[in-house]
Amino acid sequence: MLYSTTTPEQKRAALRAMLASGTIVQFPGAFNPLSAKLIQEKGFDGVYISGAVLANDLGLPDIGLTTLTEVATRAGQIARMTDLPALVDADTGFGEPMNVARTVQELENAGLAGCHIEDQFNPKRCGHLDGKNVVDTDTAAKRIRAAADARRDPDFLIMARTDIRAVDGLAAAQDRARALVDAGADAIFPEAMATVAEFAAIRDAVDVPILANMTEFGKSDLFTTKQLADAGVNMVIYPVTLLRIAMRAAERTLEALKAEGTQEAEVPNMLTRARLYELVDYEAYNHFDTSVFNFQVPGRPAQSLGTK
Ligand SMILES: C[C@](O)(C(=O)O)[C@H](CC(=O)O)C(=O)O
Ligand SMILES: [Mg+2]
Repeated sequence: MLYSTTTPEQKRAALRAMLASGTIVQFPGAFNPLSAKLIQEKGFDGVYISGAVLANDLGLPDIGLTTLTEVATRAGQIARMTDLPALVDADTGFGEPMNVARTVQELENAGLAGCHIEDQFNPKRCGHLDGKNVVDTDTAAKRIRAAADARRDPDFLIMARTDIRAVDGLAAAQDRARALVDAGADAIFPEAMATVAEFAAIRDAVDVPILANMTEFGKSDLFTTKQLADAGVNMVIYPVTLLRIAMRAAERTLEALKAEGTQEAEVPNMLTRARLYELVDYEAYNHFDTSVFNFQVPGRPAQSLGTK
């Protein structure tokens, strides 16, 4: 009921423990707070909050148009609805090292368990597109150093993302990953790896946990958790998966509604009223006030959600 009672500190400690466990963890991307509840219910380890989804949700492309305030606010709304740790995409950190420091403190305040900061030039773009540019190693390291120094909770995870693989190749990605760990990164996100062997090469280069981005329609095939675990990957994200599937379902339903004049054919594909109420824990609110939970679903007894 209401928000998670697990504190941000507990979630950060849990994230640290799962990354140290040696078992690969899966973080699907939540496109809103309700989907974060679904991710938890289905037994996942954590919630990812994608910069691309945040931007696309606002109708914008993922090119660094969103602001720190927008990202911290939305990420906080998502993080507070789940007991799971949430990792947020902080793009390039929203500015110079001083801005990166403020970003980290705002994300801590918003209850996140960690964030990743990338080494792209501004304006940044999706890591799986061509034509990316990265900053030099010194500039990238300063961003990470500023982030690591700014956190007040030592368990807040600073993950460094490097996009250099697509620009200068795998050896450069290994060097960059080492430099970012030296600058204080707790974990590495090597973006746009082409093969499982490339993840293994990053694993060989650093001792910290590494993340695999299993985004669809990108540069990487969709490797299984088993394949990734065998390559030494610790965490996998599926950043845009739920948004893509939900938006495709919305598109299909609008097409049907337009063509047939009714949504009837799509009703079996919908989350039922009862299931939706279950997800928002409607019944529990009765604890405060019985009059809140006195509705009746037609054909069912009062105060019963039934199964439909
Ligand atoms: C992980 C990512 O940074 C995101 O914002 O979710 C994107 C995902 C995508 O665009 O598919 C990325 O740059 O890979
Ligand atoms: Mg992103």
